Amino acid sequence: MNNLVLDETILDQIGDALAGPGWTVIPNFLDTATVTELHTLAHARREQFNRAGVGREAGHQVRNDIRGDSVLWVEEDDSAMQSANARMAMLQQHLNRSLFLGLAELEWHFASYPAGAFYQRHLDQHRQQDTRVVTIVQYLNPQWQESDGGQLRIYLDDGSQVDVTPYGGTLVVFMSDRFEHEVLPAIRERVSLTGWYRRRAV
Ligand SMILES: O=C(O)CCC(=O)C(=O)O
Ligand SMILES: [Fe+2]
Repeated sequence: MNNLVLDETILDQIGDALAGPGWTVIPNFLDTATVTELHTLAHARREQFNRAGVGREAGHQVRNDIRGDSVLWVEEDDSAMQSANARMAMLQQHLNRSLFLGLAELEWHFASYPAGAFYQRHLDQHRQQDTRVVTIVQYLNPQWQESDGGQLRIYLDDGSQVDVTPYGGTLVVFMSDRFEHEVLPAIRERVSLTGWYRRRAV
């Protein structure tokens, strides 16, 4: 996927899903070459990752019992992330045009969960002040097997749950304020790009 154009059908599929059930999973959203490229990039930058925390500002703390990942935020002017940033900008524009979501910006980071790490059940919006509208997760795990674990468990409105295996290239999109979810432990390192389209704070 080195050209920057996202297939209209995929854009429509994501838009329709967000307007309907509020979530979707798209296998092979990224092709193998792109998964490998981004996975290699994440590894090359591993010294720059920081342990992720919970809570905001003064309340921010690292809690292994809640989440065990390390993250590296993606900058807008990161030349190695130009295509990836362009794809996300295209999706943002599509969602604004088709659903009038008023998405003003994207914040996103690489995340690495070492073997055994997890992220307990949570909602991506922290309290009322949070402006996160849509959550996007792209998995960067070449040759992942279901038995490797690391599933994203999404708790749906009807009380059921769905487990998404983090195969390289799979995309998950959901409305940030609607679905609690958790990351189950894996038997090897699990890498992803996770982001949030935000509304401007009022
Ligand atoms: O990596 C995933 O599957 C989800 C990560 C997540 O829930 C988060 O970073 O808030
Ligand atoms: Fe989350």
